[in-house]
Amino acid sequence: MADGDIVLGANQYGKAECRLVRVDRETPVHRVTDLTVTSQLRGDFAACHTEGDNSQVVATDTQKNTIYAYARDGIGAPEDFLIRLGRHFTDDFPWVTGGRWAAEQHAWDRIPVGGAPHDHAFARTGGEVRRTVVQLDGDDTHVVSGFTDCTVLKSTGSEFSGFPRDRYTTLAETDDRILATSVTAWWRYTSSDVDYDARYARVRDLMLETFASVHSLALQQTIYAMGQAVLEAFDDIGEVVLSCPNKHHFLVDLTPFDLDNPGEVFYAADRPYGLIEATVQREGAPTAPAAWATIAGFC
Ligand SMILES: O=c1[nH]c(=O)c2[nH]c(=O)[nH]c2[nH]1
Repeated sequence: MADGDIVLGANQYGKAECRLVRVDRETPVHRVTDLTVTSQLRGDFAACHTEGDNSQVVATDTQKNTIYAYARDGIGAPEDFLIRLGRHFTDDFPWVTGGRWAAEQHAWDRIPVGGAPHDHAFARTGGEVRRTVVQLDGDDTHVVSGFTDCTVLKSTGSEFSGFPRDRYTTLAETDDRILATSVTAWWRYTSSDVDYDARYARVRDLMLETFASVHSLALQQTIYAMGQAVLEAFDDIGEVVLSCPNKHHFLVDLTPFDLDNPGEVFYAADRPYGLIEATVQREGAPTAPAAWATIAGFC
């Protein structure tokens, strides 16, 4: 027998994954911004859920249209675009107290023609996606940015040894292995006075430089170093969260063919994979669980 009244709990709604491409064409050298944008509103929508009263429901179709209309004025950094969008909804509809706006940015590179990058022809490269999630809650603004599916590999400079051995341990210790992963990284800004485009590029590059230059004793050590480098470089980043599959590369035994294999031929396994995740943060600094609450898949 249930006790107590049934009431509406946390809710949000909006239009998911609006595909938006904007071409900046002020000069013959065009610029393409390719985003997938999700808008979700939070606030007082109880009457709609309990009574079907839509008088406060800003239609998801309207949210979609607003995304495209706002893009007419230019997009700029996705973080800035989402903050503008969010403020529009919270300023213009008094019962909208906040929300969540997310963007994925798909990169296009100019096609080189005759050795020069083309003005208006582009190729979609790599699987890496820049992402950002902006949440407004009353006067609070949370901006969490990052990237996913950035696949990196070191062909040496990685070892793994010293781990405990029990009756189930078969893994050999190694002082030279391939280290490969697909980096998912997110970081939380603690200031809103940020050049988000420039900062994104620097954080991403710093993470990859660290991956490349740290001699790895474990993927755990590598991802900690990546987060640490970012926090040391940028005061206005509060936390870094990394999720990295260990894409195992197993040395193939070529002895049945009377061949040696001095670290040259590998079987690239796709599963299972080690999954190494960590948050790197500043000791004693406030964390912001609400900023991370809607980013899936982290410890
Ligand atoms: O960098 C690694 N970390 C681990 O925790 C681990 N476990 C394992 O089997 N291989 C590896 N590699």
